[in-house]
Amino acid sequence: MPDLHSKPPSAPLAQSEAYAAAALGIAVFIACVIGTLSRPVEFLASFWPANALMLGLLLRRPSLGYHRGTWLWGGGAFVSSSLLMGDGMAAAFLLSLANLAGVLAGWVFLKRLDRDTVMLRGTLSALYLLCGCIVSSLGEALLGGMATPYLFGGSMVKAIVMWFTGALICNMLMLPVVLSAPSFEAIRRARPGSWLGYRGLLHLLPLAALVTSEVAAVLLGGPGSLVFGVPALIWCALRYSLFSTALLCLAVGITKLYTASLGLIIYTPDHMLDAVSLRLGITLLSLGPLAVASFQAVRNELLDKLNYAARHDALTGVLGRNTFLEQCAHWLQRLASERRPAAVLMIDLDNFKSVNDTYGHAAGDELLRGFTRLVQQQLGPADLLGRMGGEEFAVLLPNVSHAEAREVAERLCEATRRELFTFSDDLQLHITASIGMVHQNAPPGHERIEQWLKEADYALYEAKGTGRNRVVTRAFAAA
Ligand SMILES: Nc1nc2c(ncn2[C@@H]2O[C@H](COP(=O)(O)OP(=O)(O)OP(=O)(O)O)[C@@H](O)[C@H]2O)c(=O)[nH]1
Repeated sequence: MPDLHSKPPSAPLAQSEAYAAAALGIAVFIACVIGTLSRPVEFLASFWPANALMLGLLLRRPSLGYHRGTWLWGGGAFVSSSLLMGDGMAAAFLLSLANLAGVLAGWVFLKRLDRDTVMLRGTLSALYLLCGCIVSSLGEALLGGMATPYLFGGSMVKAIVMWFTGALICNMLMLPVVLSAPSFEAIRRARPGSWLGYRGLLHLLPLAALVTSEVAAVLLGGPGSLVFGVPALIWCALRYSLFSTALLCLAVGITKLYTASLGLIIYTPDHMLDAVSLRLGITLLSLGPLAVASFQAVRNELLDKLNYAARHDALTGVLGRNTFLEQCAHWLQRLASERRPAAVLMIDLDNFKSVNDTYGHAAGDELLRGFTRLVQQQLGPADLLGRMGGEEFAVLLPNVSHAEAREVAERLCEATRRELFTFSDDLQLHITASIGMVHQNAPPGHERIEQWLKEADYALYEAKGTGRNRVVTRAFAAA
């Protein structure tokens, strides 16, 4: 059993763990019912997603595995669904024990790996996943296989082999889906892309290729038909998300199991070796696309991070100079075409050098971060904030009148003056900022953002020269 002696969680945490354990139990119960309903049409068609679902949920939320309630809920779900579906007491108990043993074995093996690898965000994730599925399936097969002759008669070795391959294919097809499924938060934040037009059609091509290959596999049959879909699946892995690829692998695997059970391809369920071979074939077939998809996911994540780092200031997280200029240029063009007003502010902290000199560079950094947060709180969602270098920031306020822009600038100045910046070592200090502002009611659109900044810089220079801690506005002197 898992190590249940970890530090006890706090009360609200323990309650949320208890709810999560209950939710897991309900999900496993539903998966058990679905699994039982998929039982033989033919033996080969059976698909048991519950164990992989439970294992995946434990891996997604690592603390759950250390919660006693999780195993009670999971075990309860296995036993109750088994009884509900008409199994006897002994069968329900022994089969549930086998299921739990498989989940536990897979969990003990996979939880030791680093999180990225387990969550299919590592270059070797697919191989480790296969190893974890093998361990889990062995744990399940050894107990289940030993119980089978007692419950249903027949050879123990045959039962272990059939159980192992059945568990392996279910784990290998289901686990990636559970591990890569987007969280509720990610779904809420997702911006759906358009499926219309030429780009939408292009996006559908890998899926169309996959469907075509699978139809061809059913129509032509034969042993080679097992791999007809591989190129299309790899294409899907290159074009779609990891989750979509995992779903497609699951769909292809289930289709192949189902068509085999209907006898449309030559495997027959009466022959154990054919069934074992088919299951192993489908298991390994999904390995390639999953490896490609997780490699792609790692690459895309790295590219996103690189892209973010290139566009944002490392210290404060606001836009870097170049990106700010780029986005401002775009905005100003748009505002000019719509004959709408805009303002640019240049903000500079006063006597910032003395902060560095007196309290050290780290305190200066902390102050810059705190100041940035303060400015962000004062700005609206459409306003752009960028760090131009050192302790100098720029803001674009689109679609504001002169009075409104002046009000924002004054508010920033006031908020900075009032704020007591607090640092970790109980150091607190006040600071002020000077702001230069330039505004245009109807920007003509031909002037460059650099001109706006130059004008705002002149105003800032004047603010510094006339005592700091103030806003100076300046009329735009068109070139
Ligand atoms: N801690 C920290 N200091 C920085 C950073 N970038 C620039 N600086 C410092 O910011 C200071 C800017 O000094 P000055 O240009 O003299 O400006 P100031 O002291 O604010 O004086 P005024 O602008 O005239 O009010 C310099 O000491 C720089 O080393 C940074 O990222 N972190």
